[in-house]
Amino acid sequence: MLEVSHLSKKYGKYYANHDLSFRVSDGEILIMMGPNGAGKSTAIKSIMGLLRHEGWVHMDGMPTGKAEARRYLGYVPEMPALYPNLTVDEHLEFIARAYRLKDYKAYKEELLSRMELADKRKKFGDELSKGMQQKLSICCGFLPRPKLLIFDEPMIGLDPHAIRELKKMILELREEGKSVMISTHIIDSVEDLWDEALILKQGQILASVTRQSLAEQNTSLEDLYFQLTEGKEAEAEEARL
Ligand SMILES: Nc1ncnc2c1ncn2[C@@H]1O[C@H](COP(=O)(O)OP(=O)(O)OP(=O)(O)O)[C@@H](O)[C@H]1O
Repeated sequence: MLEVSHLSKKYGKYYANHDLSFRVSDGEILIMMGPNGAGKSTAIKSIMGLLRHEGWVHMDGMPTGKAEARRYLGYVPEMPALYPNLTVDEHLEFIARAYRLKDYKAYKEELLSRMELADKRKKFGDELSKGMQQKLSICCGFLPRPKLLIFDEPMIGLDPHAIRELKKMILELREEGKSVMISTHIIDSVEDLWDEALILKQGQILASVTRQSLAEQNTSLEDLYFQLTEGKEAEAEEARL
């Protein structure tokens, strides 16, 4: 389980994240939504232990900045960070060595095949199209089988086959009891995936809802999002912030 408690991150005097607290349980998919600049990527980077921040973030009780916890975490960033001089295959072998994976070859082949990269394995990082880079970045995130996998805008640039496959793969993670966190603007792309949703604006959590609580309120996530970020409630919230 991921536990985020009173997470704040300041750039100069500006709070990119202000007092965020939430959990992602085992076998749960949490989505994080919010307008541009709401603080989603900053929160993800803090959770991954990549930024200094206030508050604490624990994965199964361990601070996520510690090396022991990092091997439980996987991250598929918004911009794929690939090595131009490594091939597709070498990227995955590099991950396998870094995480000291055993018996990973069959899973590697499965991932390459599901992301339709098997015939691209000899291509170098800088020879891949944008979508292929994103697919490889996804394979790299899945390969170590992390307990928590975080995606920052994962569907952008993917073709319809890869979007469908990725959704299946995310649902499989949930079935295996893994935790998943997805940051996105495209509500449609995660509509059939999420268990819990956070709506962020100006670095703060405006709402935290479960699929069930939303169904009980008889509203959709999209309607709630616009109410909170653009409607009268948003104006009241602006005045409060
Ligand atoms: N390195 C940085 N230095 C200064 N300010 C930053 C830095 N990175 C982000 N910010 C600011 O922090 C705020 C939150 O940015 P962040 O990238 O987390 O938003 P986001 O919700 O991921 O946005 P988007 O949807 O556009 O990707 C923004 O106001 C941004 O300008």
